[in-house]
Amino acid sequence: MAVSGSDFPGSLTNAALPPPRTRIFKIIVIGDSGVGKTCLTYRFCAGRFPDKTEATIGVDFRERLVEIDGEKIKIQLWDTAGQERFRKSMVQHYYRNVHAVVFVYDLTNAASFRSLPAWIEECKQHSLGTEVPRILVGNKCDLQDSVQVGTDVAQQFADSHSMPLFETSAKDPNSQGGGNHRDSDHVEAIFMTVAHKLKSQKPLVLSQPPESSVSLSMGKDVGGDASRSWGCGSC
Ligand SMILES: Nc1nc2c(ncn2[C@@H]2O[C@H](COP(=O)(O)OP(=O)(O)OP(=O)(O)O)[C@@H](O)[C@H]2O)c(=O)[nH]1
Repeated sequence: MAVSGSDFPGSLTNAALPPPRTRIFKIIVIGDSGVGKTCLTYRFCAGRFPDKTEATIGVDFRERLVEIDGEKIKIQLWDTAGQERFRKSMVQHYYRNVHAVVFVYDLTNAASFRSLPAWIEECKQHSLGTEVPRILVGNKCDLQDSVQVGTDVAQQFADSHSMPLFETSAKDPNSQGGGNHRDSDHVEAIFMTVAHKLKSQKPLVLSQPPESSVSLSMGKDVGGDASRSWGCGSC
């Protein structure tokens, strides 16, 4: 006798199948203190410039669900502390299972640009080499009168490290930088570009709580449902 799906409780009808799991792309955002990492990640996840920010302690974690080619994907942005004293106890944790790296400098602050090789080196030391998609973001291009890092020199640096360059502003994401990527909303385009690239590579990591094995305590938050903030308990 044939057994239909509905007659047989153990069978896998469509209704019985678990809902498809959402893939998560973990993207870490690194660079000197004050370059605007918090503002960029907040802009992408909460859709606006934060009213105020404080120095990140440990790492702040924000995420946003997007749909790419019909698939729902969670983009998880790890906004890392730029200040060394707020980083050291957390560094090993946020370099784990990273899918992409966004290096940020402040194009009104030449020192933040000169620090980039050290940030790239830190990634290398945590086994994140050129096989992991990386992009370079020059932030604060709304402050045109204060620019210290020209597009040419930034582009040369990006080319020499095989990274695309974006110049943008977390404050006014429609302002046009001199970089080679122009869009009506740069911040949106930057993170969506990374997500498209990752989707085309089909990484295998599936939905899971962020670093659930790591003991983290709630820290400061700049607000918004899309934003969660974590600091190291010992900081
Ligand atoms: N004009 C302008 N100011 C910005 C922009 N992005 C950030 N800022 C300002 O720069 C300062 C530092 O921004 P944050 O986002 O906190 O910098 P951060 O890189 O997260 O700093 P740490 O947490 O210390 O690593 C704040 O006063 C922001 O308001 C921007 O695009 N344009």
